[in-house]
Amino acid sequence: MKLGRLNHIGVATPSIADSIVFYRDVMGATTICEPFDMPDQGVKVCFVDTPGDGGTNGTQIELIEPLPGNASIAGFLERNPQGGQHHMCYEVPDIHAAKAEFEAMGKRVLGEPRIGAHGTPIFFVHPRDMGGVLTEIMETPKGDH
Ligand SMILES: CC[C@H](C(=O)O)C(=O)SCCNC(=O)CCNC(=O)[C@H](O)C(C)(C)COP(=O)(O)OP(=O)(O)OC[C@H]1O[C@@H](n2cnc3c(N)ncnc32)[C@H](O)[C@@H]1OP(=O)(O)O
Ligand SMILES: [Co+2]
Repeated sequence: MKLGRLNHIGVATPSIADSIVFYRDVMGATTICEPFDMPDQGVKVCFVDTPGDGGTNGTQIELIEPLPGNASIAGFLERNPQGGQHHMCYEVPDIHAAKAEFEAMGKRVLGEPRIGAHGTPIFFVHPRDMGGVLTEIMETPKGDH
């Protein structure tokens, strides 16, 4: 595996609206996208940009709030009612090659690649196989290579 760009840090929250106020007023975030629902993934999503070197090439905080009926984040929020750091997402050039590599290393890939919040294929690797970190792997958007 070749470590790729940290695309985002997933942060689960019981309320994206409250988290937006926090990232704007406490953290001074200036670029916060309009929240949007991803019903097939059972989440409401909102990206908060973080500046990188010279204000560009930063990463993002991906705020995720469970939509009614979502089990996975609801379970996390039962254990962590205030929310918290949920997953880390790294980019790869080829999602299928990456999936085969993780499986060859005996890591539990959770489900088949599906379209994530950036519109490219993603999959997750079980936290128990990743040092306790739920890890999302995302194919780099075309043109971003
Ligand atoms: C819209 C897509 C968007 C994007 O970026 O494109 C997203 O990122 S959506 C993010 C939400 N979707 C997912 O997280 C899908 C993958 N997650 C899962 O399949 C589950 O959350 C799973 C299997 C990781 C955990 O399932 P569950 O919450 O039901 O808890 P379990 O009791 O089964 O947990 C087993 C074990 O793992 C520990 N755990 C659970 N969640 C996390 C976490 N976020 N980070 C670290 N560890 C986690 C949990 O404590 C259990 O530990 P154990 O010691 O075995 O008790
Ligand atoms: Co994510």
